Amino acid sequence: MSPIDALMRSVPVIPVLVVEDAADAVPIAEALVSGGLTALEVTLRTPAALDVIRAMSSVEGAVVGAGTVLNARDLDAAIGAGAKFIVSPGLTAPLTEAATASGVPYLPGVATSADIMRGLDHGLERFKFFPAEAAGGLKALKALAAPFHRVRFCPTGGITETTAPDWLAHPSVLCVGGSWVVPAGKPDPAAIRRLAQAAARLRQA
Ligand SMILES: O=C(O)C(=O)C[C@H](O)[C@H](O)COP(=O)(O)O
Repeated sequence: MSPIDALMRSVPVIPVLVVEDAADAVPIAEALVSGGLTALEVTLRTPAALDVIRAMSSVEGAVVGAGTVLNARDLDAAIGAGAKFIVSPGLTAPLTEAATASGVPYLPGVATSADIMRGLDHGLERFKFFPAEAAGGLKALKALAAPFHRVRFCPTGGITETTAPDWLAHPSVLCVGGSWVVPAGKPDPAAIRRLAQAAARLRQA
């Protein structure tokens, strides 16, 4: 199994994290891992993000990656901070070439057939489907999956605890991403652990 497949099959839900304060990193990661979610996507959307990746990487059992990686500069910074996988909202040639050269598991975002075909040209068959709900939801994913039968997805964007099971039931979906597991605001570790446990119990196809 390729490293990106192993990552995508390791958990039904990859929590998408927007952490403002690096002091919250360890309690959030501990709550997620103890709830059963081990692959953690820290978005590079806050000034604290690289410190958050470093801090979360010290939590036993956590596999910490970076999200919102937009270019090769972000990629280098994320890998330098210890990111073990890379997620991007889109797919560009420069980022894809840099990510492939780095060897780090890489999940670029696609929303159209043309995006997927550019990914295939680079030898990729695993993608984030983003923004999943806004780009047409499960109906759109089913239509895209038909001509690209070897491709597998991690739909992300607008997915909730309630809708995740429908996505996960589709054979082209290995996992989903979502921010619902860690609500915005001051983190409540007990609540995060409960949300993580519920997410970790969801069935993967
Ligand atoms: O930051 C990135 O790299 C993104 O591509 C966006 C996130 O994956 C989505 O914003 C998560 O979506 P929600 O679960 O609806 O909050």
